[in-house]
Amino acid sequence: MERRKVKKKEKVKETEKEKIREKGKEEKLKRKEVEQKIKEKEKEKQEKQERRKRKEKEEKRTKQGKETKKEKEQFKGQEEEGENKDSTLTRTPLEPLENNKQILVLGLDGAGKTSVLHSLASNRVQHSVAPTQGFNAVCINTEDGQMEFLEIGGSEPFRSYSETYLSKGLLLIFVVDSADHSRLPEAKKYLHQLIAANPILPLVVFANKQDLEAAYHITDIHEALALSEVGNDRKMFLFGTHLTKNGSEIPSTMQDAKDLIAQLAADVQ
Ligand SMILES: Nc1nc2c(ncn2[C@@H]2O[C@H](COP(=O)(O)OP(=O)(O)OP(=O)(O)O)[C@@H](O)[C@H]2O)c(=O)[nH]1
Ligand SMILES: [Mg+2]
Repeated sequence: MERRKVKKKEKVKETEKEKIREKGKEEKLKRKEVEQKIKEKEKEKQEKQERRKRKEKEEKRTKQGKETKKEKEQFKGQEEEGENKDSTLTRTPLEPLENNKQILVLGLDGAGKTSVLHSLASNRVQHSVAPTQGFNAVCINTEDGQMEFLEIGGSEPFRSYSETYLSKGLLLIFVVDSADHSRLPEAKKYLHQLIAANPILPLVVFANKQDLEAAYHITDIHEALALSEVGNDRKMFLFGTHLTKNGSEIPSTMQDAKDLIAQLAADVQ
């Protein structure tokens, strides 16, 4: 009787042990499954990260490509100016200098912007021999320091850059070919677009090429460009200018204009 009881007890123990072993196996399996799932998730996460990195790299490359193209276009302009030996004082800035606000020199192509700028820089008449392909930056020394001028080529593709620079400009110099009657309406339209984009920027207009027989007098230029509509809140000046023989001293009106620009720039800064 006793022995049967002991045997029964042992059997129960054995069954319990087996159950525990089974349970252990099940838990081991479950653990493995969980571990497997964690591994899979980590793999997925890594793949996602790699995909993101690849995408970021690609975007960076595309952006750099675009910028390089833009820079190349600008530098192409600079090189062409250089080839024409007109670039001793020129640079091609991608951004305005941080502490030096720029004096913008704008106007239609062929108006004489580069010629005026280089002549103002050297005080000698210096005719430009090639259109500006992009930007042309010129530093001019004055008694009180330096003025940084930025010409933007007047050809159609470059004009669109002007508005970006207007907000950072110190003054606006607008050069117009006084003898090019047929393009005066276009010049007027461009000028009024520019001044509409910045309502306070002081304006200096150069009615250039006054030496040409066909040139309009400054009073006619005033009318043709509708300068009376420029507004009372803005300082506005109009000079009749001309550049004749290369190497000769700049005319007194150009010198006066230079002094006034230096004064205006000092007042605004
Ligand atoms: N007769 C005469 N010709 C001038 C005068 N100023 C400039 N020119 C000539 O006009 C032409 C165009 O001059 P640029 O200085 O290149 O004109 P720009 O406004 O810089 O033109 P883009 O760079 O194309 O916007 C050149 O052949 C100059 O020699 C001037 O006062 N009188
Ligand atoms: Mg030019």
